[in-house]
Amino acid sequence: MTAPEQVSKLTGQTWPVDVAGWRLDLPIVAIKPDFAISLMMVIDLGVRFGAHCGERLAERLAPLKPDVVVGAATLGIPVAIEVTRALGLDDYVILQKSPKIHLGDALVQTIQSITSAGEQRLLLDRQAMPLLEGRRVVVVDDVVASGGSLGGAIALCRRAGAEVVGAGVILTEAHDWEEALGADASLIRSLAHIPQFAPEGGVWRPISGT
Ligand SMILES: Nc1ncnc2[nH]cnc12
Repeated sequence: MTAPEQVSKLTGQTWPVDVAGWRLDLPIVAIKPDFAISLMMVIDLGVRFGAHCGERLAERLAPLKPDVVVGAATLGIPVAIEVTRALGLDDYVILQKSPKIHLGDALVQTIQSITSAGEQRLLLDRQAMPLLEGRRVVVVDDVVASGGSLGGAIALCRRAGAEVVGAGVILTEAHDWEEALGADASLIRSLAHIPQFAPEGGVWRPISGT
């Protein structure tokens, strides 16, 4: 089988970000000829970084008195585990993106994402619904950019009867998510912000206002 064409390009540039006291130099990756993001792959940054993010997010989310943490696959999974652990909770709920064998009867929400092409779906296992119904839920993810994934996760939790009391992300990226989430933008707690980038004079520079 032929591999799909690689559309994203490493630019050789990095962007420094202070994630609640943990410095990262993120690679700037062009996802279109005139548009780049600084990519944070939380699964490539080690368990100590994951624990740091979980602890710092838990500090920000604990005052909301959550009963359970919900994370969206794929990169929300380590965040959900670490935030759950740091909050002293046990159960967490993962919203899947691909239909696993046991998810024939899932609650489904359609979403858009900027790092994965086209339309995607979030699926909630109906067997996990009792963990959400009538409970105080925080939704977590690695990055909020368009707000599509997080907004879909919040909507799915509400359809399952949850009270969404907060949302935690390691990074906010640009500001599109504010409009996409509307009033729910105020739920977001984050550890740092990253801009998006456009080419200017042969180098990638932050887009003003992002
Ligand atoms: N900068 C980023 N790093 C990782 N995942 C992302 N999803 C959207 N923006 C992202």
